[in-house]
Amino acid sequence: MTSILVYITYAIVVICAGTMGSTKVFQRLQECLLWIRQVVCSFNYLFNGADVIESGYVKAKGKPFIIDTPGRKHHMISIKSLMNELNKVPVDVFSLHGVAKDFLQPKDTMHGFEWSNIRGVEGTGFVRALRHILTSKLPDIYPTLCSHISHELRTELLNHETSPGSYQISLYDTAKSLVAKTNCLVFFGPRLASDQAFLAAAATFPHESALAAEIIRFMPSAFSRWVARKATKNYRAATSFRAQLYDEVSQRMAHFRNGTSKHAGSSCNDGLQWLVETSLANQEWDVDRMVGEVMGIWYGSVHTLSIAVTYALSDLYTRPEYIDDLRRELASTPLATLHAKPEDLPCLDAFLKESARLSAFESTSVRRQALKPYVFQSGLRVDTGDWVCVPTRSVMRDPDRFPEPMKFDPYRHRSTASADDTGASTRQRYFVDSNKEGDGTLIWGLSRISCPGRFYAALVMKLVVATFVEDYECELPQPCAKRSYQWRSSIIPRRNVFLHVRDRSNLSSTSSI
Ligand code: HEM
Repeated sequence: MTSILVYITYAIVVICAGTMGSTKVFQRLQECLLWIRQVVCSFNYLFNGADVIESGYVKAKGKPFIIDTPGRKHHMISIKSLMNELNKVPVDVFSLHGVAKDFLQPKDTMHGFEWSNIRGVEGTGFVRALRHILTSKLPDIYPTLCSHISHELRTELLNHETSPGSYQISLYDTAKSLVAKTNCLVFFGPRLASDQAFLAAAATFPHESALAAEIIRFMPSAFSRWVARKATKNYRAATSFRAQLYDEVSQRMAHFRNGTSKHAGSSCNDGLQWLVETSLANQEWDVDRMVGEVMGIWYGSVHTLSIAVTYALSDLYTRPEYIDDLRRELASTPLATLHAKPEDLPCLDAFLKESARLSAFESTSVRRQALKPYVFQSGLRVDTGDWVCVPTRSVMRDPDRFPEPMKFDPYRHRSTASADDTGASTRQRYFVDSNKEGDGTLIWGLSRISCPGRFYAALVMKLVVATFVEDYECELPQPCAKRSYQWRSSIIPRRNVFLHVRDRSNLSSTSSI
């Protein structure tokens, strides 16, 4: 509609200018209208980004296309050759950190913390440590994680009891709280996880920072910082979270350097401690740097995982036909007997993978900011400051890649009993599988930069969904109601999507909600 209006005005101006016979006026007006069109498109992107990208993808038929966003161009690429080239371009040309800095505005939201634009100089060691920790330590923490999630979910429900054994919860708020508490225990240990002031600051920090970063990106710089401060009460959550983290990290680093960390007791057997030990063994970081890196990871891990859990539960209760299969699987393989392996609970694994494919909450991934101009072999030119992105959500809904893409079918990821073309039997594509070549799903990114937290994220999602399925009977009162809204390229859950929950132990085998 807005584009049509712009084109009509454009036509009128062309006619008027033609009648006046003035080429200069005509050129000025033409430039002005092109600028207005760009501004209108950019604003349209803010509120309908996912739809704008989807329609661009469909029109482009595999070719690169441009999305105008406020302040910068996004070049969308989706064919394998371009994705593979993007993946191989040196890190001083395309930057993941440039994108992260734009999203998070760490200079303001994280007390002046600055990542280097060029990822991989020293940060890679930290990511490698994180990947190692969030994979190899999972079997050790699995029993704790299992009982913690069950206990915290119970507490959350009891806070929203409507009658004995019945509860009504906001899906998104519950997921946020559950994920923040779980991540807090795993990252910072039981002492800090039970400190209510720390937990409250840690849980609020990601949302507070996201709000402030949006204000800073969106409003004119003359007063954006002032508004961001007002909106976040002078970055109250970030300041408190950072101060407590700073003390904790200082102590742990000092213990590590003095060789006394092993005497600090069981409270130090957590993600922060493992990161301090593995990272400091390889590089000399000061406390500020360590705290900044941990805050950055905390932000990403809480935000993404809360949304993924919300959509997994909402997919489950809009498609209750899968619940019997999941219950059968859990009855034959109780959670307590598992060891946090990717192949655990294959039915649930396939369900989560399908949920992540069809309910992807980010329309783009593999986002890189150009630190200098670059021309792809195909001739695609990207200027400094522009972004290159893969329109992941559209790619994962493309009929050429996924037959009947809009059909929610977890079994498309399951192993087939028959042999494939080569005669070898095909194995299930697990939820945590990374994508090396640009085929299949792009849930965790692509090749060189695949999410290091995916084993942990997938495990938490399995445990949350399994706990709901095993212990509760649930109903989404309005399964067809709108469950999300768009902001830029994200699809964010609405807080007013509620789930009715009842204890299974209170229900007779024949009763229903
Ligand atoms: C369902 C939840 C999650 C999803 C869908 C997800 C997805 C992704 C994707 C797509 C990327 C690649 C970004 C790109 O190339 O542009 C990524 C990177 C990353 N993720 Fe996740 N993630 C999730 C949870 C987590 C968690 C829980 C953690 C930490 C505990 C984490 C830590 C990271 C880090 C540190 C990177 C950057 C890796 C690097 O620099 O090489 N993520 N994630």
